[in-house]
Amino acid sequence: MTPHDTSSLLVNIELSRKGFRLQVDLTLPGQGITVIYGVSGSGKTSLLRCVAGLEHPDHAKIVIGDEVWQDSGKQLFVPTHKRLLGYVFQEASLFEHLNVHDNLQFGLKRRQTPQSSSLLDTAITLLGIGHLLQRHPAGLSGGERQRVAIARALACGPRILLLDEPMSALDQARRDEVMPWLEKLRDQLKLPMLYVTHSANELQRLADHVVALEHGRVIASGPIHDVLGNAEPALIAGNDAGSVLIGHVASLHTEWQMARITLGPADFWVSQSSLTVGQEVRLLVLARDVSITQGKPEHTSIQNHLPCEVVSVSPDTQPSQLLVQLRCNDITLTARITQRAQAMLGLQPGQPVWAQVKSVALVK
Ligand SMILES: Nc1ncnc2c1ncn2[C@@H]1O[C@H](COP(=O)(O)OP(=O)(O)OP(=O)(O)O)[C@@H](O)[C@H]1O
Repeated sequence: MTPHDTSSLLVNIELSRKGFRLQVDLTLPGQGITVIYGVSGSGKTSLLRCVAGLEHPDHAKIVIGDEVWQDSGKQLFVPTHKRLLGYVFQEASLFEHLNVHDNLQFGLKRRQTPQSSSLLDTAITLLGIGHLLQRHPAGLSGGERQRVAIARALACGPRILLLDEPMSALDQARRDEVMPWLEKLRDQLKLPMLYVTHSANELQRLADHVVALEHGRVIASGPIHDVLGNAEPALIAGNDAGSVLIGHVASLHTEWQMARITLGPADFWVSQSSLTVGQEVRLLVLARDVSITQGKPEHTSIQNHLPCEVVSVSPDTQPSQLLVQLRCNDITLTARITQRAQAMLGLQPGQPVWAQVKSVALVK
């Protein structure tokens, strides 16, 4: 959708406020979703606002592909209205007196180019909102409003899309409805997106790349499958703890409605109905679905077993639980076990064990 060069993004910012300092120096991929992840107050929105030119940091260098938006060393500051970006907020700020079509057109007024109408058509198709064009915002669900807001942000042909917790105002059913559209954007657009969230599920499902912030500092940055496996302590604890793994469909078994996914050293079996052999897939293995045995599991209904080595044992958010990081070649899994199980197994770093994976979710 974009003809621009956005081979990579450089985001170098130092922003000081009373009691808060944001300090980041990042080189990010020029396409796909980079999730900015962290608890409330860690600086996620401030980072997005700096990229948009809505803040005046003490120091900043922001380069989007071949375009320098800010370089305080050279006194260069491109104002927000000249930065070709799309910004999606928590709540879609649509004009209630205009229908969807006119809301989309209004967004284009300032940035009319010869390509505008085809960009708008593409955005309408991508977000599946063609049938909503004559409706007014009051007649849309929260999820539909957000899809319109995203289409409006895309219609100007931005070099980058900034999304600030776009699903946080939606209930779970609406989030489930919007999620596939966001996955589609990620997979079809050659456009970098910075996506702010504190939701572990959105991180696991949407991120290609992760930047984890804590007190304004980057505590982890890298591809999702690296960061969710290697952060110490685990970036996500509690019920949502888990690994994201990238594999390929090795074979389909229609008699069982299952597919065998290969990840190099290991195979996983997943329930499936619409995969093709060779396809790349993203698997989410939640720590609560991984158990540990000292010998090779036999006579078990669980289909996925792999030999691993214990990397670390660390506390979880619940005092009765522990998180055990396991490695099998370059695959990292996390198992969530009870303190009582650890007292019986006495797991130590370096110890060989078997991981049993009860359930694997396909998230792509
Ligand atoms: N306009 C402002 N003036 C002064 N301080 C601010 C302003 N906006 C944010 N802050 C402070 O800067 C810090 C980072 O805020 P920021 O909104 O970037 O965090 P966040 O991670 O996006 O949080 P949330 O998830 O709650 O939106 C916080 O301590 C916040 O109180």
